[in-house]
Amino acid sequence: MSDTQPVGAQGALDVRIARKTYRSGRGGAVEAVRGLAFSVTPGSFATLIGPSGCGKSTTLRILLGLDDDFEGEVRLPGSDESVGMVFQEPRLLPWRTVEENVRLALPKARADRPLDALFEEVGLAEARDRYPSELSLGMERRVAIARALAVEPALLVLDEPFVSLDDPTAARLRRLVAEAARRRAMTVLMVTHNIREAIELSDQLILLAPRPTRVVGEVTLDRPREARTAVWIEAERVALATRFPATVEA
Ligand SMILES: Nc1ncnc2c1ncn2[C@@H]1O[C@H](COP(=O)(O)OP(=O)(O)OP(=O)(O)O)[C@@H](O)[C@H]1O
Repeated sequence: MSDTQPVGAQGALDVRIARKTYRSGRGGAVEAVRGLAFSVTPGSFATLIGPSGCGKSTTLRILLGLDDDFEGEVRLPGSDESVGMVFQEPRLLPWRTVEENVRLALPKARADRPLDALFEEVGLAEARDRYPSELSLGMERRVAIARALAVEPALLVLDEPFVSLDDPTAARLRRLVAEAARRRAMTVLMVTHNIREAIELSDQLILLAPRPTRVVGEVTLDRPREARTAVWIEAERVALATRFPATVEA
């Protein structure tokens, strides 16, 4: 029972969406989700993988509380306020500096808290006073990651956080996120189309069916991250494509 948990204790992320239907203006309906259920162990890194248009964004919107028109129940690891979100696009305010963009995410009572260690961690110590127009794409993503971590989230949600970056930049940011997750007790839920990056980063893979989406399989990866070589990742990918052909491209 949540009211017997000590303050700050984390529960599992628990998502049960019996049904989510979009209604169109002319009485038509699109069933986006039917019978989707999964749990993520506190402190672990889980990734949702599914074909294009299956209902991943819909699921994220529901668990972030942006859509309450669904049948089902969602339990977050902490309070509703302790969620950090990294979107596909960094969504920075162009007229605010890097530091101001990050501080905007903080609750009023903690708006002045020191962020030196965080800016150091994400590699932005020298860029705090710059404006978004003065940043590379990779640095903009670092700001978005810092903004999500600044609230010290119990749950970090990552929606395709490394798309449209060049390979070396994406690889550096994946290492940054993996390291940030390792240092914290937070639970991470990522959505990605990139099966290799999912295998590289995750403790738990949650594979989704085409629309209306539901979970078709879950895979636990317990190999230490530093031992996840390109060869091993590719072998895992091929095995998953064989087991889940509707979800993972061959
Ligand atoms: N507001 C809406 N009204 C009607 N249908 C919608 C609405 N939003 C999404 N849909 C439909 O619901 C289904 C799931 O959409 P959703 O965006 O959740 O998929 P997704 O898995 O995130 O897609 P992608 O991988 O392309 O980002 C799609 O068929 C989509 O067209």
